[in-house]
Amino acid sequence: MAKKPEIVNEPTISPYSSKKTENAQNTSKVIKNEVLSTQLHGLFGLDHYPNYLLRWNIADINKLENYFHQTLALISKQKQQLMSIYEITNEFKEGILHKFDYVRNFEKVFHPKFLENVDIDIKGDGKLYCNWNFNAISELLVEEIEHVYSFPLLCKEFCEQIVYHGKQFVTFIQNLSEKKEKEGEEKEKEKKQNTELLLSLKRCVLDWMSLHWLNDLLLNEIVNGIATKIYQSELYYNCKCVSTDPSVKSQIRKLNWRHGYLIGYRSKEELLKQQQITTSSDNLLFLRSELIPHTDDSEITLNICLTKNFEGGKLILHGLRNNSASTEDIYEIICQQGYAIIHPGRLLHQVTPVTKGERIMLIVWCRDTVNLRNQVCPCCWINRRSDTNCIAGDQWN
Ligand SMILES: O=C(O)CCC(=O)C(=O)O
Ligand SMILES: [Fe+2]
Repeated sequence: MAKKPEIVNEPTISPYSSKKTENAQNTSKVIKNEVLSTQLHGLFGLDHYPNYLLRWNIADINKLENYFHQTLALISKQKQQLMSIYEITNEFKEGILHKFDYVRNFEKVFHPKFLENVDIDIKGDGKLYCNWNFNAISELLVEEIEHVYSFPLLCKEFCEQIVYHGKQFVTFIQNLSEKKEKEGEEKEKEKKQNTELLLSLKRCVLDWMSLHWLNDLLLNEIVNGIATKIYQSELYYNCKCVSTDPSVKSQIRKLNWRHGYLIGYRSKEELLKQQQITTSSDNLLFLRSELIPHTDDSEITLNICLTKNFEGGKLILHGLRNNSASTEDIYEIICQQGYAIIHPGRLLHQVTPVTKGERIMLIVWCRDTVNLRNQVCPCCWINRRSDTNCIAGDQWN
């Protein structure tokens, strides 16, 4: 006898609600995936086919509309938070690098070995360009393991200036958060909430510290200079959904999105002491002693070590995700002040516990939202898949 189909009631929990019971969490995960997949399919269909939604039924269109309303509300909320963060951080004037004229003073930025090997041009447009010719790449870059290179980048004095600037920044934020909000003043309350949000992020974002210029310099002249020469295969990404059209492949790809920040480490013992004594106001730069294995939200990551004389805090590399042959391998890098490591974001990596001293790194995640992510279907990108089972087919059709 045929089995009666089970009737499953549709759960009604909002995917974005933060108040979920434990039992609701799994269900909510399923719904969240459904929200995402419905939105992706909706967007894709609307973009590709005329009158696409005429194929849907009204209930599903209502669902799609509702999901986008929720997402739009989330976008607006986070944009508002970011704007308030800028309002707060624009008042930060104590740092020393806001208006640094790096074009005229580039010798004070780069490592002497970098300057020996990379020609720097200041063109008629007043901008600085690094010439990554064959000699520069082969003389400067050391291949640590496949896909990972190290090289001297910033001089010692400049590293120290960035650290000083970062410490001034967190002190500024900390002082703000300690200021008592004036009773009943909505604006003050909001400012206080956003200062707390800033503190909870555990990262000092370069743009918020008025170091946009450094973020841009590192993306345009360092990461792109190197990536276009040595990461061609990484930028096409080994996914069956990437176009096989040779004219697409021959385009030179440039990464166009960057997220640069400082991340600081101290030993567990120091962190404990830090919690008890609140007088040292640069504490906020040091909120961790290690970092668990992860991959980055980036195509290519640049990681520059700004401090010296710390112990522990080795960068451990496990190999590329989706490459079963290499995930077991472990390679250790001892980070040196002024030296950068460049690696694909999908390389699994972690940081071992710092046991002594201060370890502060400048990290830049770089992405390509124009070329690569335009070629990879969202489901493959999000799931980092490289197999042939993509529901969108071999090509993102
Ligand atoms: O601190 C480091 O060396 C690595 C930091 C890192 O992997 C990250 O911020 O994504
Ligand atoms: Fe990372």
